[in-house]
Parts: sequence; C-alpha cells; structure tokens
Amino acid sequence: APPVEAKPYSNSTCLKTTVAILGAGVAGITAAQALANQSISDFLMLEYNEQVGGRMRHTNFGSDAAGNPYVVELGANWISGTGTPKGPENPVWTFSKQANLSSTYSNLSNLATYDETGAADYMDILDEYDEKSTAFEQAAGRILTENLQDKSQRALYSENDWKTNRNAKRKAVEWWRFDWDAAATPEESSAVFATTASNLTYYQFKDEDYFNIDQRGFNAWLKHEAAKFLQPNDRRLLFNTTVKGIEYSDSGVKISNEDGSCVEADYAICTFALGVLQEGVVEFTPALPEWKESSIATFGMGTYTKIFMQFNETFWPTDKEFFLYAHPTTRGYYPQFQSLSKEGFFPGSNILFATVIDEQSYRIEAQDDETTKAEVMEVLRQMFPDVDIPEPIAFMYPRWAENPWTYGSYSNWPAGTTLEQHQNLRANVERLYFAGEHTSAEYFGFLHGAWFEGQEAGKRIAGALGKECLNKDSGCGNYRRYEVLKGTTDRSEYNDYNGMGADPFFVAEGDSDDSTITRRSLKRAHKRRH
Ligand SMILES: Cc1cc2nc3c(=O)[nH]c(=O)nc-3n(C[C@H](O)[C@H](O)[C@H](O)COP(=O)(O)OP(=O)(O)OC[C@H]3O[C@@H](n4cnc5c(N)ncnc54)[C@H](O)[C@@H]3O)c2cc1C
Repeated sequence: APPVEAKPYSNSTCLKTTVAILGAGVAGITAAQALANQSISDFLMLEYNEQVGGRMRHTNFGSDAAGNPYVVELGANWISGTGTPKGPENPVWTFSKQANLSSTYSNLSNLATYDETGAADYMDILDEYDEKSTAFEQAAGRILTENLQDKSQRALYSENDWKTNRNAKRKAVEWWRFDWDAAATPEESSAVFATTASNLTYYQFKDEDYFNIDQRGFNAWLKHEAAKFLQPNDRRLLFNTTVKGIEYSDSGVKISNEDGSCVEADYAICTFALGVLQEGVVEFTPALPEWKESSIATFGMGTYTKIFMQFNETFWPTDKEFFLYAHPTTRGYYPQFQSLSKEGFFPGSNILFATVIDEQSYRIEAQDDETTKAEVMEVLRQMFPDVDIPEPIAFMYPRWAENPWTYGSYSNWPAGTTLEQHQNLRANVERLYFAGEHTSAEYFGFLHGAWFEGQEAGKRIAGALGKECLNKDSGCGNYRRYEVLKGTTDRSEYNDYNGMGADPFFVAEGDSDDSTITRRSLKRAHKRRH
C-alpha cells in the first residue's frame, strides 16, 4: 500500500489523498475497486466500524450441539435475483460463486398460513393476489410508458381490484407480498418505482433468491473482492473513524472526524446510508444546496428487523420454510416467521426468526427484549395451540433505526416523485460524490444497487482525474442534476374551471390574526415569484 503521509505541498496536518471514500460497505469497496482498476491507488477509506461490509453484518447466535455458536445475518441475507448463464447476472451472485459462498435456494412457496386460532389455510387469497399481480405490473408500466402521474401502490391496488376489506388474512397476504420486500407499506411507496425495482431485479436477473448460510458471514464475498486490491491490514483503510464534517468545493474536499483527525482529498465519495444523511450526523460546509437537501428529505428510509429465537426443540413443521400469521387487528404484527431448522439451512438448530418492518420495527426497538419476547411468544402460542411451547433459550434482535451508522435498514421510493428527483440524490455537489443503495434508481434497497452505484462513482472520478472514461453510456465527471423540479399544474390553471377560483394567497382586508400574518408573508413571497 502507498504511504499516507502528508503530501509535501501542504502544511496542514490532515492526511492527504486523491480520493477519500467515506464508508466501507458494498458501495465504498466497489468504488475503491473501480479506482484501483484504473491504477488510482492513492485513496483512503474512512469507516465507522472496525470492518468492511456495512449493512452486510453477522453475529454469533445460540449454539449447536457441540456448543459452538451459529453465525446469523443481522442485515442483508439474500442474493435477490440471481442470473442465468446467458446473463445478465446479479454481481452479488457472480462474486458469491467466486468466493464459494454457501447459500440455499429460498422457496417462497414453501409457506404455511396461520391466524390467532392456529393453522388456517388462506392460500386461496395468496393465489388471488398472484393472479392480479400481472395487472398491477401492467398498470405501473402504463404510468411509466405514457408519462402519467405516479401514485401510491395502495392506489394502484385499489384501481386494480385488490382490496384488503378490513380482512386480517388479506392484510397478511399483502404484507407478505409487498411490505416484506419494500420495508415500507403500500401507502408509503411509489407504484411505478416499486414495480421497476422488483422487475429489474427479478425479471432481468432471475426470479429466485438464495439465502446465505455461510458461516464466514455473507460479507465473505465482499471481503473476497476487497482482497483483490487491498492488502491485509491495508493502511488505506481507516477503521473506527467517525466522519463528522465534510467541507467541499470545486477544488477539493476536507473531511473532519470525531477524533479530531482530518483528511484532505481532491475528490470524495460519501456512501453513508440515506438514514445517516437524513439524521444530520454530518455537517456539510457549505450547507448542501436546496435541490440536494430536498431529495435527501423526500426519499424514505425503511426499517426491517429480524428477531432471532433458538428453542430446545423444533415445535413447528420441519419441512416448512415460511410461516405467515394474520393478527386479528394489527396489520404487520409479527406477520412472518422463518425456520432455519429446515434441511438446507441449519438443520437441528431449532432456530426460528420473525420479521417485522416499519412502525412495528420502531415500536419494538423502543421496548426491551423481554417485552418483545413475551409478545412473540404469545403469537407463537396462538399459531401452535396444541403445543406446549418452551421459552426460547436464546433471543436477540438488532435495532437498525437507532443504529448511528445507518438510522434504518434501506431506502424506499415514495409516491408522487420523479426520476429527476431521484437523480438529485445521486448527483455530486462540486467534488463531493454520493453512492450507495439509495442512489440506485434501478435497484434501490438491494446489495447489487450499492455495487453498481459504487462502481459508477469510482469510474466517474477516475474519468475526471484524466483516466479513460469507462462509463460509456452515462459519462464521467459531474452527474446530471435538476435544480428546479416543476409540478404539473401551471399557476394559470388554479382557476374556477379546476375548482380553485379564489386566489389561494388571498387575504381579506383588516384580517390580522397570527395565521393571517403567515398568509400575508406567503402572499408576499408569492408576489415576489410572479
Ligand atoms: C435488515 C436488512 C436486510 C437486508 N436484506 C437484504 C437482502 O436480503 N438482499 C439485498 O440485496 N439487500 C438487503 N439489504 C440491503 C443491503 O444490505 C444494502 O443495500 C447494502 O448493504 C448497502 O450498501 P451501501 O454500501 O450502500 O451502504 P452501507 O452498507 O451502509 O455502507 C456505508 C458505510 O458507511 C459507514 N458509515 C456510516 N456513517 C458513517 C460516519 N459518520 N463515519 C464513518 N463511516 C460511516 C457505515 O459504517 C457503513 O459501513 C438489507 C439491509 C438490512 C439492513
């Protein structure tokens, strides 16, 4: 590795580098790889944790018969959408094969359904949903191809004859088909972009998921990739480094860390999760421009929580992979359980994990483990009324929404925005670039989204540094951005014909309470603009 001493032309005590890469998750590692591939070895990676991988993170849990712990994934677990020999192939699938990663085909059809009285067969509702899903996709496709207004997935459902009708089982099926993947509800999600993300992953690559069971941890594939261009204990990797400030201009970027250290770089790539950007952990100097701040505020950060339990027996059907539970009143209340005790996973492990998202994640994150355990056990005892279910011998769940290096799990695309607004999330400000799953229009929320976006940013900067531009279609250097995002209703269309004949900024004479003052200032602002 090249030395990281200060370059001679500067008298500042900051470390100097050509490219500072902020974060060593998938996007950070692949950005560095893209630079290394173009012979740019002078980079530094600044990472909060003591390891690479980011949201691909595992931990020891429970123990096997010999007393050794199992390794389970707290974050990403599936290679979502694999690939066919003729391609294109999901890069995560390609690299997993290269790293000899052990993974098992995850059979989403291997499902048993339950309600508060025990086993309850409502697979017919699932069939009904699946029969209608082509219509959902076509309706979203029409919005995109005919440039119609986007809408929420909920509205798209309603228009296409899918309603939950206050029925708990229909809600459970909908959760299983939509919320589980999106880590967000149909109300919170864009019809168009929920559909494109799913199509591009599952139809473009292949409609199958593989679940990591490798006891090195899922991030073994990323470490394997990193080892191709980073040395063991590479001095360019600065672990346990928390970035607090980013100062950017058209000539460089200065990064200030919590421990008082700093780095000066010609360019920087910030790969921090959208949740971190939204939380205001990092102070940007100057403040980010309005078009950038607005895009950070607009997109959603979902939360997805796996609750791991190990028992002293497998009291659930050993041949099933998934268990769907319909809570009678609360949609999304411990709706899904997954068995790791099944053949192909960790047979005989007696490990089961539940998944909750969004509001239910926030709720359980705010309570202690014992309260959550009591709730899950009550649900399991409803699902299996004929079994005397023992208390778990091990119990654990991560708290992603409170986690200071993510503040959530992965991003979500809300209804009623545009591709241009998302492009603003990607776009660089001066010499500060952005990459990560959230900057991927095609595969947001997925590992491969982070991988493609890291590569893109790395290649763009390599091109800006005078290397050959390898981004043949999208270009190098600055990203395109949209400083003004217009609505679809022109000012002149606020008229009687459209039901708004009164001037929305009209203020009656002599009306002078506080709200009028607010309205007056709105009126003044409005006058200035027109
Ligand atoms: C619970 C869960 C389940 C998931 N399941 C799947 C799945 O099955 N399949 C799939 O494809 N994807 C899944 N994902 C999504 C996938 O994990 C992400 O898309 C991907 O890992 C994001 O990579 P990234 O490089 O964009 O961000 P990150 O992995 O978040 O990398 C950013 C890095 O920046 C660091 N950082 C943050 N703040 C600071 C700071 N202030 N200073 C210094 N460093 C900082 C972080 O420590 C982190 O290492 C899941 C995610 C979660 C959380």
